[in-house]
Amino acid sequence: MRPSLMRSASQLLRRRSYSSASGQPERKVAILGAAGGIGQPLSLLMKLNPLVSSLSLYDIAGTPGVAADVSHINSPAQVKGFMGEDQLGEALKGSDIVIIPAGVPRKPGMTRDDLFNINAGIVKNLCTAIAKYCPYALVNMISNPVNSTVPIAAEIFKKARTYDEKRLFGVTTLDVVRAKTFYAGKANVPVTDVNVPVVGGHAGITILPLFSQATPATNALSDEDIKALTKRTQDGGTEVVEAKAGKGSATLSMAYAGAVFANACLKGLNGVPDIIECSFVQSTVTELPFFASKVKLGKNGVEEVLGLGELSDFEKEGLENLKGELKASIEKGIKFANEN
Ligand SMILES: NC(=O)c1ccc[n+]([C@@H]2O[C@H](COP(=O)([O-])OP(=O)(O)OC[C@H]3O[C@@H](n4cnc5c(N)ncnc54)[C@H](O)[C@@H]3O)[C@@H](O)[C@H]2O)c1
Ligand SMILES: O=C(O)C[C@H](O)C(=O)O
Repeated sequence: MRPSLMRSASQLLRRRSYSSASGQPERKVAILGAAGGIGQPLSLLMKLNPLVSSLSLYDIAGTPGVAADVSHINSPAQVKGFMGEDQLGEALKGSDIVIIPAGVPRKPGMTRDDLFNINAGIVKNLCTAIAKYCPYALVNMISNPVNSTVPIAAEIFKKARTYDEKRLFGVTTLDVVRAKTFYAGKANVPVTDVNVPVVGGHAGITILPLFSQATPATNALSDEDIKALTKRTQDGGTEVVEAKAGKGSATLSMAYAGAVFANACLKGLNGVPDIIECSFVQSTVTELPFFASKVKLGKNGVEEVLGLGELSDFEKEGLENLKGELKASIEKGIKFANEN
């Protein structure tokens, strides 16, 4: 055989053996709010994920354009756009993972809780549809206030008798992404090597980065440095809201963080061992019913909610200080779901 033919035959074989060896299960991912500031770049990143075979893009407006655009990318995921409530069921059917970045973002001067009145209703309706059309999907909740929208989702699923605490996640990955970036900059270590757990919730002081457990460890940081890093991580969302000056909140870094978390869920579903990410989940780590901590992901979603490990005195104080606000936000979500 001519060398060029031999080369192309072996390339073909390699490609074939790669695709059959990959043997990944078919996975459908739905994004609700796919035409928004987070939704669009997140759709792009999920289209690039080789673990996704079907990508369902849903929004109340704008999805035909986003879906047509993303669908031209030469990656395996098949893309479909769905627009308006009468197409929501079709968008959701058969989904393994539903990612929810639907709802309004903050403007300068607002807290995440100021979004509650609009976003609580949106999340409630979307979760009612999830319970009906894809009750076994893992739900990745991005819509704010996460400290309340996750409890709302849990109550809606309980009412529909589909609730399984292993399948509901508040996405707090952006807090981890920020903590890693800020720590690497201050400790002068390569950012790609850094890990920092972030626990608690996803708003202001409820965001508690555990820099005492950061790796690679360093003794180059003073107590003042740790305090400043903690505050910057807690205020990371506000930093972006102010810089965007009325044009919304974090979208690109959030899309990245959402894609990281969804990829971890996909790997867990596919049986890849030792997948650990921080997430806001039903929890017994503290006395609060929901709490963000390290979570081991598996074939059914949450495999194990991991404990907090050893905390510094500063972190212990932060933990006690966050409980009141987090408890109130959780209770607000539960009350809304049961009264509306
Ligand atoms: N968890 C986090 O770390 C994190 C980070 C950033 C932003 N957020 C939150 O994510 C949400 C979205 O932010 P954004 O910047 O993408 O906002 P955006 O306004 O740019 O996009 C939101 C999208 O949701 C859509 N939408 C509204 N109602 C809907 C419904 N009923 N069904 C489906 N889609 C609907 C809108 O049409 C829009 O396309 C906000 O609540 C924001 O606070 C969370
Ligand atoms: O800050 C916001 O309102 C959006 C998001 O929760 C973030 O942390 O960037």
